[in-house]
Amino acid sequence: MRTRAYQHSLSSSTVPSGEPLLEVDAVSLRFGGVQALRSVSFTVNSGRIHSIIGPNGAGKSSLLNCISGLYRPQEGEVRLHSRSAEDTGGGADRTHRLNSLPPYRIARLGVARSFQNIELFSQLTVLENLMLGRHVHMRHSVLASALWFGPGRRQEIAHRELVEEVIDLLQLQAHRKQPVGSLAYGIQKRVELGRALCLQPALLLLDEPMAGMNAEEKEDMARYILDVHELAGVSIVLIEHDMNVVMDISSHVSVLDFGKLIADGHPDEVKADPRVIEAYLGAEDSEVAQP
Ligand SMILES: Nc1ncnc2c1ncn2[C@@H]1O[C@H](COP(=O)(O)OP(=O)(O)OP(=O)(O)O)[C@@H](O)[C@H]1O
Repeated sequence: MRTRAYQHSLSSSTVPSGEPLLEVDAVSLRFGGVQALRSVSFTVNSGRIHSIIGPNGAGKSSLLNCISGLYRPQEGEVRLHSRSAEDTGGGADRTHRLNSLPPYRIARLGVARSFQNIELFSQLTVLENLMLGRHVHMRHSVLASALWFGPGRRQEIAHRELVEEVIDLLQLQAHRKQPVGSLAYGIQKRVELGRALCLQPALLLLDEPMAGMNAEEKEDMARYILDVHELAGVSIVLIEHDMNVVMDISSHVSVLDFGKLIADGHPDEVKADPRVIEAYLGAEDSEVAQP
């Protein structure tokens, strides 16, 4: 049960809903002889769940890595948009060229991500892992926080308030003090989602958040992703293999095949696209995707 009125905005995007937030523009990426991405272009609009699908090895994780700065594309540009406070009425936006920035600068701009494999500190509690998710926003030293005086103390209290809101949104109250390593897999994935959310993202990148889950855990996770989107207003780029989940919760779907974008649009258009059916869904699986 959710118990609190939320005081903090968990989304830091200043771009009005429906306007371009992220542009992937003619991005190409090679690893030696392997062409992972071939001039991929699409736009993620603010306030959307934008899914990227495609067969194994299609380039989905590589694309996410180009957005978060782990990989540098050889060609093309990735642009993130924001508005300054006085511009939110519709003025000129600010454009950040992510492909020329290191990962920590991209994180500071509000691009948060979760990984395919759980990347949490298993000995630390849920609360401690989530507090670590606040690190990019911490201005005072760990020493000042640890000694619990002055600005360090005030900072800790403010961060703790936000973390408690994330705990409430993702219904992690019962696990707050438990070491992450002792929790069921589905709950650990939820903590990972929480840690990315603690960054107050402008854009949340989720790399197969439901991988390895049973049907019930998947349904729960889909619900939490929808809550993050609908209640907290966070824009999401989602990589997911489960077609039913993707078609149910996405506002927009981009399809990759052998590093090439072969379809891009509303889920209904995409699942009816013959190139998608041929390349990805296959004749028999396409029945699954029908409404
Ligand atoms: N660091 C790397 N070094 C060399 N090749 C890589 C590297 N990362 C990805 N690749 C190659 O790039 C191609 C795309 O891989 P990528 O992991 O992006 O695909 P994917 O769509 O995410 O696949 P999956 O659904 O299996 O996770 C593959 O041929 C892969 O082997």
